[in-house]
Amino acid sequence: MSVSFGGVRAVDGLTFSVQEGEVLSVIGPNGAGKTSAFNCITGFYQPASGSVTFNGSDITGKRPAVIAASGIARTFQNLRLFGDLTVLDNVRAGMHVRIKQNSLDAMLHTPRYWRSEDAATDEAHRWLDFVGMHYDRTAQIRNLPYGEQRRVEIARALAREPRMLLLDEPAAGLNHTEKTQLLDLMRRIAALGTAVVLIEHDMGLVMEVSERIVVLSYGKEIADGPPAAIRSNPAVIEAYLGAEDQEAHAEAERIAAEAGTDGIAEAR
Ligand SMILES: Nc1ncnc2c1ncn2[C@@H]1O[C@H](COP(=O)(O)OP(=O)(O)OP(=O)(O)O)[C@@H](O)[C@H]1O
Repeated sequence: MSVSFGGVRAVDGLTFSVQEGEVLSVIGPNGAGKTSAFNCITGFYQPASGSVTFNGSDITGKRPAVIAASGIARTFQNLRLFGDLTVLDNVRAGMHVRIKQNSLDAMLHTPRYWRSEDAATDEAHRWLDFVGMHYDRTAQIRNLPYGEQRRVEIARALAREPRMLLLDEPAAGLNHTEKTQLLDLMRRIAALGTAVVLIEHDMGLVMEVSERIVVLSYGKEIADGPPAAIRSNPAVIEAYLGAEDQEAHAEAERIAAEAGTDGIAEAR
């Protein structure tokens, strides 16, 4: 796919596929086009060219709600939770695209309505257990520590029972322990048979959890392969070194250090 904003080619010929139960990461320096690619897959942007096929169907250009209902869930770089709602209600909100209630039952609050509400609450608790969220679940989400809010966002996405989950920088702002728990969580999500596609700047996490990594630089795909091949790929290190921000340089050092090669010197 390709994505353009005016004259800027944010994504320029990206191709990848991901299988059930696989963890695939999309990495690249800031502005490389990673989030734009996610936005195209989930229907928030229209690709300038190319297509997205999911589970055998062409979903290119479909509305976000239609794509979500087809089995793709995502989290956002900046959390998009309902701050005034409780933890439980945030997760239940994720389920309502799946659970169809009869509007008459809902209006009259019939026994059938309460049974389905109780089932949704039980399920929300199960997903919160799954992501390891053990705070007060009746608290307003805005009063929770940041790391816990991130867990709830993932629980809400999982409550849709997606076949593919897109995570946009889920480790941002997390401490070391929380990152370790996130790593374990992503593996458990993949073990459910869900395809996990991850955008992440934490190279340690990316190298550890991914079966495959796609690298973008200025919108172009410059590499696609298993972590070992990506670590020792001079073009990848060069892309990070070529970026203007210091953070990207630190990431280049990290990739090279993990590879145990002299990749940085080679790229320079
Ligand atoms: N809505 C938009 N309108 C115009 N330009 C945009 C828009 N969204 C992204 N861009 C531009 O497209 C390019 C790719 O941005 P994108 O956010 O996809 O990169 P990214 O790899 O996700 O970056 P980061 O790691 O910083 O999140 C950048 O040049 C950005 O300025």
